[in-house]
Amino acid sequence: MTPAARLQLAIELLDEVLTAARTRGPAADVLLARAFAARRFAGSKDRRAIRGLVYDAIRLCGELPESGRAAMIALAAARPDLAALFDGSQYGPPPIGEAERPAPIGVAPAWLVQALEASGLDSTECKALLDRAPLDIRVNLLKTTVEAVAAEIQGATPLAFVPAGLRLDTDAPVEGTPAYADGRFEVQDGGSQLVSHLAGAKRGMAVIDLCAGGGGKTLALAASMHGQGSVLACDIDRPRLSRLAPRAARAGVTIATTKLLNPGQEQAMLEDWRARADLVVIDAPCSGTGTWRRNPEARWRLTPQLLDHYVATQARLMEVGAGLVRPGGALVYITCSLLDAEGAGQVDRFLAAHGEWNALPVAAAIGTPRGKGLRLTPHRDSTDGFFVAKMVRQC
Ligand SMILES: C[S@@+](CC[C@H](N)C(=O)[O-])C[C@H]1O[C@@H](n2cnc3c(N)ncnc32)[C@H](O)[C@@H]1O
Repeated sequence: MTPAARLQLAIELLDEVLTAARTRGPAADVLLARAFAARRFAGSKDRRAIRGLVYDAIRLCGELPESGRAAMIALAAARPDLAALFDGSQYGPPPIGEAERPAPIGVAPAWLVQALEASGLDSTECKALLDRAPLDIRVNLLKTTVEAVAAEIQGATPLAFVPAGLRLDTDAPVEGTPAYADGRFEVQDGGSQLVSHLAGAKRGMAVIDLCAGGGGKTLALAASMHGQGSVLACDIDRPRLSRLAPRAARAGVTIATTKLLNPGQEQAMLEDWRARADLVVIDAPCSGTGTWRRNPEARWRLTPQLLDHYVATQARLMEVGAGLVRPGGALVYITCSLLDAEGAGQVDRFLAAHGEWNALPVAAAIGTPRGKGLRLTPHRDSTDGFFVAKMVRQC
């Protein structure tokens, strides 16, 4: 494909991404994968270039742009090489008209920027939410050592703040490597590894991972437990939860079982576990403001109503999770959001309503205290954004 043809296709795909964001359709990476599968004429270099253009334009526009072309014109404003490709050539985009306006650039929709600032993030922190994320892996200590995997993967540097993390100097997919096929590592952001580690799961514990999704943290918890004890991985999303069993098999994790929950019936469906777990981890559904580096279009999909819905669900899941913890046991609350309403605020509200619970200090080599918990941010900590708090039940 010519550079101009790549640009035109990027504009068309961006239009699909915008429509999906408006209509709650598929995520950008799903749309791109589908689009490339249907356009075999786009080779791997074309795909890489087009993907780069689409994501650069998504990152640049804080508000949902009116069209893919307006977003790409905004990107071209700072890139003369790109502007020159609006040349009207065959398969390329028509020249930019005098009346055409670029989409406004910015970090996020205004209401969200305000909410982030009110949660203590300055403009540098906010901008860094849209940086490119590094590729981190968690070495599976159930099967191997950090040194062995580091020796096998070129350009892997240990992450000092977690026991089994490596940062790779590439963003090339690593899922095709023999070490991955053997379950010797998982792809997992360093921040996600750290909050899993801070949960403090130990050998022999009975642990409930209440919002396990595809099991990223379940597997990390099982590794912390040296494969001894039990982890009950719950979720309401069947397709996500079904990804856990094959991952666990590959990782040699034998202590995890899954339980599919019905929304609103979590408490009744977990009645057998009432006041029995040593540790309940709630990696709660949230706005994902801390993961915009990987899903920058997520900021166009969030609305104040959706945020309220997340906040209400988180509060309800904390009640459900707390009921499962034995006296003396712990509740760990995690979100990949940097909004206080979903982090420090939730914990304050919970503790104010439950005198029998206390917050424990959460200390790590990175992160900043926030309320009764710890916050990780892309700018300060070079991880995805997270909030984590640990609470212990006195009686
Ligand atoms: C942040 S994601 C979990 C990610 C996962 N722990 C990991 O490390 O890969 C939040 C999860 O909460 C789940 N969820 C949403 N509502 C829930 C509910 N009422 N009960 C249990 N899980 C719920 C979602 O389906 C989603 O998988």
